[in-house]
Amino acid sequence: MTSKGPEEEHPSVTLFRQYLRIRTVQPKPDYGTNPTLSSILLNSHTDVVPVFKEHWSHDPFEAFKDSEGYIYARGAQDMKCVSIQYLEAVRRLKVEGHRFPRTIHMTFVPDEEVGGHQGMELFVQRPEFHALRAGFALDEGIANPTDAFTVFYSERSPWWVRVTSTGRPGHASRFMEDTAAEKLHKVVSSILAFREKEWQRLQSNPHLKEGAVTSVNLTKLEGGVAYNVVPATMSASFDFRVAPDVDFKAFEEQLQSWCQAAGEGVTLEFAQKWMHPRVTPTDDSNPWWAAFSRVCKDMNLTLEPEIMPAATDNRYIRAVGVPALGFSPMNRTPVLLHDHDERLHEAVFLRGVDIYTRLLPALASVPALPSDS
Ligand SMILES: CSCC[C@H](NC=O)C(=O)O
Ligand SMILES: [Zn+2]
Ligand SMILES: [Zn+2]
Repeated sequence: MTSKGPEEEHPSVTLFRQYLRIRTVQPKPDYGTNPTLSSILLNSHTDVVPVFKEHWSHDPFEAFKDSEGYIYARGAQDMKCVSIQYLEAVRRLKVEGHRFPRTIHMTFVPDEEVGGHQGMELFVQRPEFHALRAGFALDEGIANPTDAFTVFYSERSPWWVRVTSTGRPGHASRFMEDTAAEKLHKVVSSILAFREKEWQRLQSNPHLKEGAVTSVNLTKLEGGVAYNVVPATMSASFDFRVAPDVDFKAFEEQLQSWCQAAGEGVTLEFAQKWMHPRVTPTDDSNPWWAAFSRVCKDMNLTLEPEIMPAATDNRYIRAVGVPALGFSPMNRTPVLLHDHDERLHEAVFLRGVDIYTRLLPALASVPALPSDS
């Protein structure tokens, strides 16, 4: 069987031959040009949140592109765009024959949208993760409707709290005292008053961004069996997002004291309680930041550094000591993650590939650091 000329070669065969040319020979496999240096980790999650199909203009899993160039799909912003941008940037750099001192790893992980407990939370504890020797990581950010790009250097900590109130049951025609409902109402009022205070603090200070204050929402109310039976138990569930500068011990004591102040038999339990907030420095003391921000400056990109209001896998990466930024290069894009009609313009997507194509060489060429040895 004769082989075809290179111009006719099947792309899979070309890819196979490129891979064979990389000298990954043990005991010193050539993963990067200087494997003694720590690596760059490009992380993305592969799962997406559910859809309410009836609220979408197009099938959310068809990736319909309209006449203007907007691509509609669940995951268009969060965060399948970024996964492909990483791959395309790395592909471009490989095709152009670039080599860098630091190895670039890409991880595509499951379960971020449900907390990463079966995904990144476990992975960072595995020997396979430590073998990557990550010195710096990139993970997801959020779109920015203006000309600027948001970059996240920390995250709020999710605390999911269920308050359970117990009290006297009885006939609902009577003026019962010490009921579960009235004590639960007191706790709900205390927590919603705190919410209002944080909201006002955010509103009144233009320098504060959403991630810098603590948010809370009442997300579930449970209890009761019949209109005319006063229940012995009722509960309320809250999704707190605690700002990284909060004194966690004092905050937990505050929650406990709101429960105690409501009366006897009011307790709280945590369904989720992240206790390891980390801040990746955004000044030139951090060489990774210096490289990242330098490229953005050279490309005339305006950066808005912020604290991520939600929780991403970056919290696990930072917690094991790897500095990390949350960055999804989407400017001039409405924030539609988890929303109906999530979409991304193809030009923004392609510009993102250009941005990573500039960022990765800079990050993978950061000179040896004390932490590398
Ligand atoms: C707190 S675990 C759930 C993680 C989820 N992450 C993305 O939306 C979030 O609600 O922030
Ligand atoms: Zn995401
Ligand atoms: Zn998400």
